Formats: sequence, structure tokens, C-alpha cells
Amino acid sequence: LTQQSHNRNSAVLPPPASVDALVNSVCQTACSGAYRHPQLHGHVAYGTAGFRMRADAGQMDYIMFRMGVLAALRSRSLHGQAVGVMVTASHNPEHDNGVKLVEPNGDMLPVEWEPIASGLVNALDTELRNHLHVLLSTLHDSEFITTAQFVASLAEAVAAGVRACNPAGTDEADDEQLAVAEQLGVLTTPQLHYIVACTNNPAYGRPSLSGYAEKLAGAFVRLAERRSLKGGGGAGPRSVHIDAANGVGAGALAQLAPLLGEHLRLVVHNSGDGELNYRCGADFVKVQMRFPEGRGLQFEPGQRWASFDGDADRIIYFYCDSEGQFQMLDGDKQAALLAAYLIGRIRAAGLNLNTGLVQTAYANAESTRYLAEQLGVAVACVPTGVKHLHKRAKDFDIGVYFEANGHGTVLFSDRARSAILAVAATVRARLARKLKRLENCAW
Ligand SMILES: CC(=O)N[C@H]1[C@@H](OP(=O)(O)O)O[C@H](CO)[C@@H](O)[C@@H]1O
Repeated sequence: LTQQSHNRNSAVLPPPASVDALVNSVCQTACSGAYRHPQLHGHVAYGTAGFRMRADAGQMDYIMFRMGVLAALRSRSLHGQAVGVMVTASHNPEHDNGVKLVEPNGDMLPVEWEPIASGLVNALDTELRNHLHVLLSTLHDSEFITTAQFVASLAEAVAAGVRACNPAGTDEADDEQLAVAEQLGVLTTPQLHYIVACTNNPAYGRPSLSGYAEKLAGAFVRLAERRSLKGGGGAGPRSVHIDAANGVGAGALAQLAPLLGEHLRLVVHNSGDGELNYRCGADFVKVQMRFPEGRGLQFEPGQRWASFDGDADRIIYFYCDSEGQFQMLDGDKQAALLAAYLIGRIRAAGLNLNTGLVQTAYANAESTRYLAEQLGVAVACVPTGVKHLHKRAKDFDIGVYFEANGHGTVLFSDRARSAILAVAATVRARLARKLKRLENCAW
């Protein structure tokens, strides 16, 4: 989590004493730190969500350092708001790793900044100072000032990249430092997005792991209390088995579980005793279309199952049918279920909200047909990558988006939220009036 630590609440940062001095000073300190993180490769490409590389043998170290510098620049260009840096292998093998940046509102790094990221990571060591100088000066002109084992060392390289942007070399907030870094430790990608968004907008929630667990569990419990949820897998409380892919999702589930009470029992498997994403996890289950492997795993009809990927931003549901066969609810099916549920509630409430679904070209064509023809939902298709789906989903009052591989969510616009709250208030008032009449009769 990177932010210019003070003046966070002011709309515009005070200009530093001398812009040139700042630029020179940042270049000097960033480059004097960079020699400890030498460039190891030729050109590396910015992938769908960031950079990815083998992390053993220190191959990602310089990328992390430079992404730390980039995070500091991005934060400063947005008046010191907090941005996030996620270090994760995601769905990839354990020896791989990657880095992605989170925007102050919880979105992904905007595509306009991808060439900036690419340029910074690919600048030769010998040209880094010059590159940074040009970059800082350009940003100044446009918007900058006026307006598992490998992970620890990679995260440290990111923090070093951010620290390098602090010319004073101290942790003290100072108008002339670019940013300070706070290491949040081991957490999932959704948790990081949440914490970054709340740090900049406390109205959204408490910016902490406990704040995240309470917000999610609270919403689930309120929903569950209004519906009679049937138990899964025989008698006893409703339960879900989760294959956490030996990634970081198990920790998040441990924080959620006690808050769900009897409404949902979480049974976590592959919680870290095996190799990350190896023959388990959302990608394995989706691509192989089979049950995950892991110590003591057994699948019985009636049980509900879900697999995460390493950073828990993908979810694939599956179950064993009465014939013992594997059945899967991938992102397409989850999207259809969510859209059908929401459309039903919206129509029942008489709301006029523009509800749409966003998919990629990898979506099952039958799911698209079902959504458009049976449910009458507007369906949009965008290129692969959460950034594209998320952006398009914002065009709707209620936007459901999912990739077939299990990345997805639902976005409610401010208009949708106000309309829903207004109808709920009217209905409650009508009910209260009716009850009052009844109360008077009973008196
Ligand atoms: C946040 C993000 O954009 N993630 C990308 C990325 O998945 P990760 O699980 O985050 O590695 O690569 C996928 C495959 O290309 C793509 O489907 C997905 O959208």
C-alpha cells in the first residue's frame, strides 16, 4: 500500500519547494537504490494485469523495485491517495510470480498507465536515471504535481522502490518525498482492493482485514436471515467445502468463518500444506474439468464445493452428482445465476434499472444466448482482463461481469443503490401504516 502519507485529505498537494530539486533528488535516490536491483532481462511485456516472471533466482527483483517506483509516482499523481501493489503467483505455478497495481478506488491500473509501467521496467539500468527524469518532468507538466518464499523478498523490493522515492531517506512524511510504503503482509487480491478503496474512502468501510471480514460476513448473514437456506450435504448447518489451492485464501476464510455463525460452515482444504496451484485450485478445476487433488479430499453427492486460485480472485463452483460425476459452475454459469436472480428481484420490485452482463470471447455461446434470449439481459463482450470487464460493467445501473475462468463480481451504480433504497423505504412505510391500522384494531 503506497501513499503520500500526509495531506491525504487535501484536494491538491502543496507544490514542493522546487520541482527541479524534487525531480533531481528522486532520480538520484531511486537510481542509487536501483543498483541493488539490476535488470536481468531483455524486454518484458506488461501482461493482462501486470508483470509476470519466474521469481526464483531473483528474476523479478528489479521489476518489483521499479513497480514500487511506479506505485509511488501513481500515488503522487493522484494527490497522494493510497494505491495498492499485489505480489502474487495468482493461478500460476509456485516458481512464477507477478505484480499488479490497484487504483485508489479499488480498480486496476488504468490502461493509459500501462505504457508508462512498461517503459519504466524496460529502461536499461544505464538509462534509468534519464528515463525517470523525463518521466517525472512529463508527469509534472500534465497532472503529476498540479493536480510464499519469494514473496517476502519481492515485496521488500517493491517497498525499496517506494522508499527510493523518498529523497530524505526517512519514514517521516515530508512534502518533498514522493510516497511511503506500508506492508500489509499476506492477504488476498480482493482484500487488498478493499483496503485500498477504504483507505481513500472510509465511507466504504474500515480499511483493515477485520473490516473486510465484517463487511462481507455481515452482508451474508443479513441475506441469509431473510431466506430459509437449506442445509447442504445432509443434516446440520449449510456448509461449503473450499479448495484454497494452497494459496492465501485460507487465511481470509479463517477470518470470515467465525463471523458466519450457523449460517454457513466453511470447510477449508488445500490450505497450505501442499504446493501452490499444483493439481488443485480454480484454474486446474476449470481447465481439466475434474475434482482437485489434495490431502484427504473426498467428494460426496450433496456437498457444495468451490476452488480459489492462489490470490483468491477466481472462484469455480463444482459438485459431485448422484452418479458420482463431476459437475462444474464456471464463471459463465455463476454469471447466469446471479443475473437471473437480480433480474427477478428488480422486476418484482417494479424497478426500472438497466441491468447488463459483461463477458469475454471465451464465454460459452449457450450462456450468452440464454442470458440475452431467455432473461432479456443486455450482454456485452470485451477483451480478456478484469480491467476491461469492470470498465464496461460500470456503463450499466447494475453490471454483472464474469470471465469463464471465475473472475467476476456485480457492480451497483449510485443510481441503482438510491433507487433500491427509495423503493425499500416506501414499502417499509406502507407496511408500517398497515401494521399501525392492525395495531389500532387490536387495541
Ligand atoms: C486481474 C486480471 O485481469 N486477471 C487476468 C489474469 O488472471 P490472474 O488470475 O489475475 O492471473 O489473466 C487471465 C488470463 O489471461 C485473465 O483472464 C484475467 O482477467
